[in-house]
Amino acid sequence: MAVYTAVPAEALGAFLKRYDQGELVSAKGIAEGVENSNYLVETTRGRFILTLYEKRVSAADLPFFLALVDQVDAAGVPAPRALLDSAGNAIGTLEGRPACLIQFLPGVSPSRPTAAQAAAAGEALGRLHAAVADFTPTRPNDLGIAGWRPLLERCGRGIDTIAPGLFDRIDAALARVERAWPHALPVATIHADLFPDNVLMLGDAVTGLIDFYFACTDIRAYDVAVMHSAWAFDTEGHPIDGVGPALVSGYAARFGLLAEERAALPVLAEGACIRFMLTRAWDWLNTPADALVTRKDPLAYLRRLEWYQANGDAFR
Ligand SMILES: Nc1ncnc2c1ncn2[C@@H]1O[C@H](COP(=O)(O)OP(=O)(O)O)[C@@H](O)[C@H]1O
Ligand SMILES: N[C@@H](CCOP(=O)(O)O)C(=O)O
Repeated sequence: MAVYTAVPAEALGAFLKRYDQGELVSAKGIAEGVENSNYLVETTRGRFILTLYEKRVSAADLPFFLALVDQVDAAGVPAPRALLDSAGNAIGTLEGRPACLIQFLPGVSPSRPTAAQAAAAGEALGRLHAAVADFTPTRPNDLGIAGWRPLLERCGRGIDTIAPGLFDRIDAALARVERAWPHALPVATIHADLFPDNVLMLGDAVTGLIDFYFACTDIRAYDVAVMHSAWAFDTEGHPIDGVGPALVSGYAARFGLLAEERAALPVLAEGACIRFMLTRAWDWLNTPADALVTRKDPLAYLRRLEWYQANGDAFR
């Protein structure tokens, strides 16, 4: 459960009074997610998501994320907008944290995606990229390739408590990725975390893209690689039949994929594996004991990394 900040009913009731959205009926901490505190809130007017921004999300970046979601949703790709309070503000403060009241979107995240769902999700990423092609604000990717080595160093040799020799394995993989990184590929606004748990679906239809809090300006095809690394494998790290190719085809059919982007997908995917392994490892070693959160397994990404290293021709 991702609840780092407990919100007393009285404080939530007072917070809600700033919005014209009725009276508080119920509030429940949401089990999924690891970054922010999320509550499902019911009022006499409807159902909402309350998000309190924690750890990796800087309050200074919130206007970028909220403007991006507004543009994506306005373009017809369903994304949850933050509501404005009666003073016209989208960002408030609750229990000392920046907080937003957000539209609830229907749908559930696939736990083991099918090829048809992956195709629809890849197509949705293509629609997202089309929707933000003229989005002018920029945000550097602080969890991009330039940030991976400093993060590995911050984890330090303590990372070997997760698996013996892990530091050296990541170090070697990162050196290889740094040498081969395709810096010249087109750059755009990307989601950067479009895992299955950030895509809401009903059947094979995408009903919402959520969790834009790692969105940034970086290599566009890196978004495809992040998705591939998150969608195309089961929990043991074995590829799920047909899912990876369906995802890439869905994206390419909607947005297009340059030959040089496709050729770079293996190294971009290796980079994605390093990124998620490192942030998961950091969280594994540093999550507060009293946080209601299920830490994610860093080694799930070591297995994927090894798969990409051994199957560099998988995207041809
Ligand atoms: N706008 C929304 N509509 C419906 N459910 C949502 C919405 N936002 C978040 N959720 C639910 O809350 C969970 C955690 O949200 P998420 O944004 O992924 O958390 P985190 O910011 O910690 O990564 C999601 O997996 C989803 O179940
Ligand atoms: N998707 C990342 C970390 C963020 O997870 P989320 O569930 O909070 O979106 C991972 O799986 O490591």
